[in-house]
Amino acid sequence: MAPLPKDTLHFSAEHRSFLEPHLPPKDLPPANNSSFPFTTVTFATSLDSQLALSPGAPTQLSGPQSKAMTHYLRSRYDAILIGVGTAAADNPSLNCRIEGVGGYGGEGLEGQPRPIIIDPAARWDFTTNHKIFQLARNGQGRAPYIITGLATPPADKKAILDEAGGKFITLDIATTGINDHKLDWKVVLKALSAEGLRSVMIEGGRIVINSLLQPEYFSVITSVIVTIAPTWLGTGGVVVSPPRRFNDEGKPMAAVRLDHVEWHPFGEDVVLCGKVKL
Ligand SMILES: NC(=O)C1=CN([C@@H]2O[C@H](COP(=O)(O)OP(=O)(O)OC[C@H]3O[C@@H](n4cnc5c(N)ncnc54)[C@H](O)[C@@H]3O)[C@@H](O)[C@H]2O)C=CC1
Ligand SMILES: Nc1nc(O)c(N)c(N[C@@H]2O[C@H](COP(=O)(O)O)[C@@H](O)[C@H]2O)n1
Repeated sequence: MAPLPKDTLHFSAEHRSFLEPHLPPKDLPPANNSSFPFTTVTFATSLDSQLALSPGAPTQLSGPQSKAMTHYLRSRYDAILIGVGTAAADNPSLNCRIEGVGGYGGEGLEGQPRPIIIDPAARWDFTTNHKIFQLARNGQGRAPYIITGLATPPADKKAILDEAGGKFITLDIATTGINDHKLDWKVVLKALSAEGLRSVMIEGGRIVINSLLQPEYFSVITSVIVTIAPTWLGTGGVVVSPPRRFNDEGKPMAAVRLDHVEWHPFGEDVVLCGKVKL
């Protein structure tokens, strides 16, 4: 057997059972054009609800155990979704590095999620040297699907995607103005189902999560899994804080609350699992 890559991760069976009620069942039926995928919002946050020190500064929040947990999660989903802000800032791998998945001791690309990048105006300036394409070439990950609003995405980028086995998916989503974050998540999620993707973990960043944690999308979020790291990043970071809601009398109320909540310590971090309270 070929030696495992040096960055292979391990995650114990004992911890897997804690997560099971919050993960897609192993026998999920095939996706179809009218279904929504099993959708989990999952990210790592600081004690001051921040994802990173600044939008351009990749910030390691998860410790080794919760990082391994995130990679185990990646093995359990058909797709992993981020916004273009994260793709541009982090040059992420978006693969799964748990022992036993494809490229890490397993067959083919088994257990490798499909990366999905939300990029309405096709502004992600990638080349074949970006990690995600190197991993796809090495058989250690899948090439991305990029969701855009452009009917004709740039030909040079399309060629890179085609060669790697990825593609642009054009949807009827707003592309006007960098601050217009009105994309309809139900349209995006249905498009993933139409691609045969039965489950998706949504990792971030801030704009993705804050736009998704709004009442019109509560019914399509199946579970939430948040890693909380014991650190305050301080002012000026990338904050998760969905828009404030108001009750019938116009008084402020909580934006989102979770129920069916469970907590689990992983090393110095704690992982919170729950469902959005409808
Ligand atoms: N700690 C963690 O678990 C994670 C941290 N991050 C961090 O988050 C930061 C990036 O966050 P952001 O700058 O907020 O970028 P982002 O990843 O949320 O992408 C934002 C861009 O995606 C598109 N987009 C996303 N949602 C949209 C919507 N509802 N409607 C229309 N377009 C939409 C837009 O083009 C927007 O400019 C990075 O620093 C990254 O390291 C990202 C993921 C996970
Ligand atoms: N779970 C988690 N913990 C952190 O501390 C993080 N910074 C992130 N970030 C997310 O993971 C991506 C980078 O990891 P890979 O290169 O794909 O292994 C990054 O882009 C964020 O989506 N996550």
